[in-house]
Amino acid sequence: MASTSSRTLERAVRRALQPISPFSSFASTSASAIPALSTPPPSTSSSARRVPATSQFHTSARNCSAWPAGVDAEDGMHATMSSSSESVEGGGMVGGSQERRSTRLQQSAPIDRTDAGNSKTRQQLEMPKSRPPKSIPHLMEMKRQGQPIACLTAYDYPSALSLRHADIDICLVGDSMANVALGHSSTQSLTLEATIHHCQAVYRGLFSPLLSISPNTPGAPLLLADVPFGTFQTSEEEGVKSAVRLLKEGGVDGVKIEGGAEILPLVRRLTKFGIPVMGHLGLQPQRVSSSAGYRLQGRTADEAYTILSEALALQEAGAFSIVLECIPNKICEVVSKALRIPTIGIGAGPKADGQILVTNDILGEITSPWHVVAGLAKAGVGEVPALQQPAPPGPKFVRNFVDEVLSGRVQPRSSSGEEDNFASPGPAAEGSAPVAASSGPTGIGAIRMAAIEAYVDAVRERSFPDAEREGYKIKSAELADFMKRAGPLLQG
Ligand SMILES: Nc1nc(=O)c2c([nH]1)NC[C@@H]1CN(c3ccc(C(=O)N[C@@H](CCC(=O)O)C(=O)O)cc3)CN21
Ligand SMILES: CC(C)C(=O)C(=O)O
Repeated sequence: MASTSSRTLERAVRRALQPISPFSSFASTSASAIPALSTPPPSTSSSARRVPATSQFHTSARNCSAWPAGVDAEDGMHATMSSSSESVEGGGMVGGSQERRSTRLQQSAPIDRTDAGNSKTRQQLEMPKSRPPKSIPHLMEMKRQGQPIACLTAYDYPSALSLRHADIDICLVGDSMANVALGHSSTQSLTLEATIHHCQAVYRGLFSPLLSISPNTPGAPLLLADVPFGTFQTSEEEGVKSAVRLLKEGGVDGVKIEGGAEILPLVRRLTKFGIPVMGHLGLQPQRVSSSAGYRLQGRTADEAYTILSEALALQEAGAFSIVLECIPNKICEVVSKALRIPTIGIGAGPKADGQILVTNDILGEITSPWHVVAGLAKAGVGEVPALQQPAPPGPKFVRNFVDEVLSGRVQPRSSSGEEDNFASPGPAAEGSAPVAASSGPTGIGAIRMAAIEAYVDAVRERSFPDAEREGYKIKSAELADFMKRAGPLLQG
């Protein structure tokens, strides 16, 4: 914990960040592989990224090796790229899937027309292939191979960049954004417009053209968004319209929808039209008003049976994955084994096929006024009457990965040399290269990147979550009753 003097804290930060060069994994081993930037990386330690063993399972349609020219202006890059018109059908956002991205590229931004007839374009000759984006078949294969799927939320550009850097598998523009980014007390307040607006910011981070500069940039995650409360309940048509807007205007690959039996017709309809749907069972924050607060779900045999049967029904309806929130470890384990599609757990124990947390939570961000009040009380600033009772603790399934990094409990992912990355870069000398490939973030940015990497690594090596401390139990009598009733469902 960071309850140390600022001097000790600074030393801890230095120690934790010393070996990290957040961009070192982007810098290729040979400077010539970075086409546009003139300054070679100072450290040429072979820090080639671990390629997930399943990376061959991407669908070729999503394997966009083309330089996504003109998608967005990015610093000095734009001039060297083409000037593309941003005209896109459906409201001005760039297309969603890699397929659409590359189609759009061909339509609107040929880099050099004189190459048009050549078998090898300038792109193919000079540009490195970027790593393939994560696809649904890729995630299915991860489940089959028992490789945990690492997921996080993002609501803005800097977090999206950090997630891409950490090689996250799924990036969710979750409606928890209502709480942690917009200050609402419930996710019910979130609008479709706000969700789209934030999806666009996240998209610009995940798919920034400059990221293609290195062949070592991790493949882009699957980008999903929650369909907000109130934008799919009134009719199937409205649900389809909302999902289509998230894809066309928000640029997402698919949608997540909270709910069980009542959403099956919508899930069937969307998946039939090729819109990927992730389900969400267990604790459903959009229903918080009718479920007496944020509480553990599936703690009785009855409740657990409903979760299992709804999970199977969602799979049958075409869902490609299901989030299981705040349910006992054992129930998550049974459901995960019963499904072909991957389960993504949050407060559901270590046996889910993947894990997700709210990024702000793993960074220890201030996400509640309680954090301010508690901070004042701790600092001994006058009377703080509200704190006669302690601030409500956060959910037990959250782990603060900034604490993990700063305490030295986890090791930074990449060691790249002796530079002290905590030192801020001095003012650029006149005439020096505008962007040095070596200048990674410092301060909060570096800590954020290190913490997100630590989370991804912990999920991949199964050191997160801890079954005991970060999971929930079910009474053995309820479990036995559940298993008896679940028997017939588990046969098929
Ligand atoms: N910052 C943040 N993180 C989240 O995970 C999150 C949000 N916001 N907003 C929307 C929902 C609400 N969530 C929550 C919030 C609190 C608990 C919680 O305090 N759970 C108790 C369980 C108590 C019980 O029933 O036994 C816990 O001790 O973990 C769980 C999920 C998850 N989602
Ligand atoms: C945490 C995930 C599962 C979520 O639903 C959200 O961010 O809203």
